Amino acid sequence: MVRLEQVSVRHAATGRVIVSDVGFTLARGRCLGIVGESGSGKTLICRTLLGLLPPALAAEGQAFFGDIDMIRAAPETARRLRGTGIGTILQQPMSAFDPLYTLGAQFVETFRDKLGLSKEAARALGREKLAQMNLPATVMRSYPHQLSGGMLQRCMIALTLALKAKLIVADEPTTALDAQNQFQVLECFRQLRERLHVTLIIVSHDLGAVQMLADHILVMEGGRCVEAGEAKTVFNAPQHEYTRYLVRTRLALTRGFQRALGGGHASA
Ligand SMILES: Nc1ncnc2c1ncn2[C@@H]1O[C@H](COP(=O)(O)OP(=O)(O)OP(=O)(O)O)[C@@H](O)[C@H]1O
Repeated sequence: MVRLEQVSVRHAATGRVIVSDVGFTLARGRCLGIVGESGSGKTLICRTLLGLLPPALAAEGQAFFGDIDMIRAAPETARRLRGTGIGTILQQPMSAFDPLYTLGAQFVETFRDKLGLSKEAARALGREKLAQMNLPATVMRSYPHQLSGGMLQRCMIALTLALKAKLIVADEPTTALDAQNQFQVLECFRQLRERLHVTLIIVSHDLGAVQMLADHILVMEGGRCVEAGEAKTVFNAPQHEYTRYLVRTRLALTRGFQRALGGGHASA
């Protein structure tokens, strides 16, 4: 479903290479976790695939979603695919919705526009998708500020599902959330994968989140992919020093967390 080949991103004016020679393939229903330090190029890889690079940057190589190379796709084609084929979940759920309108009004408007549904059918679809995300129908009457960040993230996921996204690109979807909301959002992603076989790319610096979902891992450092492979292999036998560091820190964090909870045995 997704195939990136030798993708590089340059600063158009200076020619400076920011992301260098990244490639991966992702089959339908699988999940890729992209991890790495801040500024390592994780977001730019996603933006290349979404056809959404900032104007100052230019991509080379190939970034296929199905048979469409998003690097060369016409802006209208890329926009259409972002509306339906590819869903995006961003770090700040509040910014995804208009604070002046209820979630229901925004769902209905989007479904009428993108799916050509009547008002009633759009409402019914909204309620159905919210229920799939374990959210009550009353959310339709709520304004964004009345919901927690985790609930808003789940609303975003509900929206992308209703638009029949085949691929969901989630960039740090849990970073801005507290622990309980983080867990609920990750659980929703997990259920999506199991029940609906949605293909997922999750970007995170939280190895725990990635470990819960990903089949494959891509480790980025300084704009380069330093390690890639099956999640189990990367976690259990990391080859690159930077990946070892990430895994060690993750283990230390988990142990600290369990000690804080008064738990006995630590495991990652
Ligand atoms: N519009 C832009 N113009 C110039 N450089 C940019 C632009 N956008 C991003 N960059 C640079 O590209 C590099 C990679 O950025 P990117 O946002 O992909 O990192 P990231 O790994 O997603 O980081 P984070 O985890 O902090 O989101 C950074 O050094 C950043 O400064």
